[in-house]
Amino acid sequence: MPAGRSLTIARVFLRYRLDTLLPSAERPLWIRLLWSPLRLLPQPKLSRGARLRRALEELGPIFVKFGQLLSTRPDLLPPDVVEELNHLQDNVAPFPSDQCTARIEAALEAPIDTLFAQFDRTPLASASVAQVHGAVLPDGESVVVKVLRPGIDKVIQQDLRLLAVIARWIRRYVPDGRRLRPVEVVEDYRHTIEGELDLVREAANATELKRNFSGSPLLYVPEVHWDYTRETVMVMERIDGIPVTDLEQLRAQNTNMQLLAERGVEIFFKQVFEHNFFHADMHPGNIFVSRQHPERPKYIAIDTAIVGSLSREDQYYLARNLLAMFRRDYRMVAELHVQSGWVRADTPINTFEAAIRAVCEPIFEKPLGEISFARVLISLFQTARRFDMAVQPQLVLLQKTLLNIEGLGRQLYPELDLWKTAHPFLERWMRDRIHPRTILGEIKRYGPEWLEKFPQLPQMVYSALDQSREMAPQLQAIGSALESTNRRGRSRYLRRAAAVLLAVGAAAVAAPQWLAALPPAGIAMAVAALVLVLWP
Ligand SMILES: Nc1ncnc2c1ncn2[C@@H]1O[C@H](COP(=O)(O)OP(=O)(O)OP(=O)(O)O)[C@@H](O)[C@H]1O
Repeated sequence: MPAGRSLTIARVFLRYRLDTLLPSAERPLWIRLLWSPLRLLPQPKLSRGARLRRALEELGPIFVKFGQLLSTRPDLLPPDVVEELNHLQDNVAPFPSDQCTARIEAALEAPIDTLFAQFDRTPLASASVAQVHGAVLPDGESVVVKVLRPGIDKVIQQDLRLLAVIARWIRRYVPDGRRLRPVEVVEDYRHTIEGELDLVREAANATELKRNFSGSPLLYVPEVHWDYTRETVMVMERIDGIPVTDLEQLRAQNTNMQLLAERGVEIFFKQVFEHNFFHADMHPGNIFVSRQHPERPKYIAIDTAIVGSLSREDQYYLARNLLAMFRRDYRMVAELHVQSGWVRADTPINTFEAAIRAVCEPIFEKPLGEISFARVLISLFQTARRFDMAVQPQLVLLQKTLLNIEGLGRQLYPELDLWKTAHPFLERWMRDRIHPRTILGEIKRYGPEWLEKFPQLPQMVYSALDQSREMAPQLQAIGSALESTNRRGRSRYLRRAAAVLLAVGAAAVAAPQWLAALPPAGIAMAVAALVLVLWP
């Protein structure tokens, strides 16, 4: 770990007393001793969330972006901290225009004057990873040029290494640190930010999203100019939309706000279930509304660096889970989690079902229009994590996107009832899955592969049978080994039980008053505990 950077982090950590943010349940003695002098340090008069926000801002853009990602994880952090992280400012000074043009010329191998009829040296926007300039192509088309910051990949790799070390420390040395899943969160961040370092990938995502919505009244995606696109430079059509957060402008042109909010939800479900390809960075800065047809408003999406998709099984289980949840069929929800493999097969269904009910019932007490859909999903995953559900990156992305969409929708139209839009969509999707047309589509899609494999089928069956015959002795050996382990295990338990009973007996003989002082209920409980501990 680079020493200078580590010292900076330590200084900021101490200045904002971030030690007080870590869960303070039983810390090992040596950590308590080591940290005790920290109590002498003054604590800034700021809330815990504000201290974390200031510290991240001081540590620079990569940490700011990390904080922004944390703000989309209300399943891990308390609400006051999430609220404060929502205000993180990604204010980064633009890099000099000479450097910018040099980078464009190097990537596109031509002088800037021949590439563009006009190039605005002052950027339209400047963020931590890239900056965006306006330009005009030789044929007169208005475009924007996105350029990666020079040397940004090195900075990111260095800061990612630091974050990974900090995450491992938290997991190892902070009690309850495991629950925060720091290592997974940093891995998630690595995935996100690395996706932003290759503009060809971003351009490919934009092209796919555009194809998926071609001819649709719901969403427009600007056209990529592939001739002008490389890993560090990307050129695309310039759009002229209203930022979705500019409610005043939207109202001024009489936008149908209810339809706009509902269309946001529709776009989300279409992407997740129909296209299986969703824009996963739907923060308001990346969404605009077309100025045309405000009575039938259409979205415009930019910044397609981060996208997500689900496996066919995940799609299916997610749809069924949502339907079962809103039907309050918690048994089904619990069973679906096991069937999908999200939680282990030996999860006690009854206990799991009761836990889900305890979390969901208070939420469903409210009228449907007031229920936060994203919250329901987050609470569900939170509960499932208590039952050892591993973090599924694709579901985390989905949960974050849904949170953004819902937040945005409610800002546009506070009475938005997400379920009203989502429910028919999911029901239709479930029905369509078994529709002959869909099955025919599947056959068409995978048919050639099956036909290809078909002549090998008899040989495959024969090999499988042959292999199982060859493996018979090994399987038998494993069986007997298990049997003898069981026997050994049983005798070990019996020996342990005898030792404990002997010890208790000896204590009773040596100090009978001790035994007499125990109330009968206490004795019964001790015996029950003993049985439980010793039960093989
Ligand atoms: N096609 C476009 N037409 C018009 N303006 C654009 C276009 N693409 C980007 N911009 C402007 O540039 C800003 C930054 O673009 P973009 O979000 O793609 O960059 P970024 O570096 O990924 O930013 P961030 O990381 O903050 O999301 C946008 O908010 C928008 O104002």
